[in-house]
Amino acid sequence: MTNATKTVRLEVDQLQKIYQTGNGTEFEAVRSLTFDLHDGEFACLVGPSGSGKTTLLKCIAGLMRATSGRVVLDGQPVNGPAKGMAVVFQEYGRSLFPWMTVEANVGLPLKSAGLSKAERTSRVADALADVGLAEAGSKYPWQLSGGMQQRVAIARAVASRPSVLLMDEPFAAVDAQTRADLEDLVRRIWKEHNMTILFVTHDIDESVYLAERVLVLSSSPTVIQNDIVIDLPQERDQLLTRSDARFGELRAEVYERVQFAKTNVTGQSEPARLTGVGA
Ligand SMILES: Nc1ncnc2c1ncn2[C@@H]1O[C@H](COP(=O)(O)OP(=O)(O)OP(=O)(O)O)[C@@H](O)[C@H]1O
Repeated sequence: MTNATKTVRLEVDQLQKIYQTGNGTEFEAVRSLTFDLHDGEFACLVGPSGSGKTTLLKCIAGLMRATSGRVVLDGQPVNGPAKGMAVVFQEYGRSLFPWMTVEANVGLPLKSAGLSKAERTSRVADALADVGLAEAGSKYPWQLSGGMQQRVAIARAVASRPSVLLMDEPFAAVDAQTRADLEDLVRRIWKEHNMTILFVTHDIDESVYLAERVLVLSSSPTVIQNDIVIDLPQERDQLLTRSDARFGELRAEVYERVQFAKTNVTGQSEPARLTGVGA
């Protein structure tokens, strides 16, 4: 099925964010930013440091008010934290409650959503099994490694069965081996649950490995500079995919676009040698 025939899950329409800075001046972080996410898409957002990735994600999640423009989830405008969206942040240590067991942490949003105890118990067990932590429900977050804590945060997000899952550099704070395992875990969960995911990362290799589509942000004021299709086979493997010649080409393509974004003033057109793919 092509994107044209798939349901639009998330619409970001002409989004603008202007920060009021302390000395009475303004800073336009995001400008007229527009894109759609379709049902079942896995898209990564990359861009230079300070390009507005976190700002954009917070506005999409309804955690920060945009200055203008709109975010629409399943046809409904987002004006605050939306029921159909879950977010996984980088700082797992601060997103889990240390005084609650793993089960209680994963079940908390379900309790807030008013689900029955039986339904909560079943969803929590399924989500913990999904992330390979079926035996860890009665433990406390501080008894787990960093990678395990991030798996608990992923389980909590998956348990609420969100329409769109937002992830803000979720693996930036874990070691390389754990990171590779978590990347494969997220792709497996994405496929098994036919989820729609928007994943922010500063790591170009990670974006190409994970996504079906990479959105490259310009420098501030940020717009979508490029929309690149990742035409790698669906089955990904840390060794085989990363040594595939096409992976190398796509990584070079995204890298060049991000380099261009670092030096470019918004609105300037790209040099011809960069305009062959995506855009
Ligand atoms: N509260 C704020 N007030 C003023 N400016 C801000 C505020 N928060 C962020 N900014 C500015 O907005 C721009 C975008 O910041 P943001 O943190 O969204 O970028 P980012 O792409 O996530 O950065 P990084 O890659 O370093 O994590 C930056 O120039 C930043 O300095």
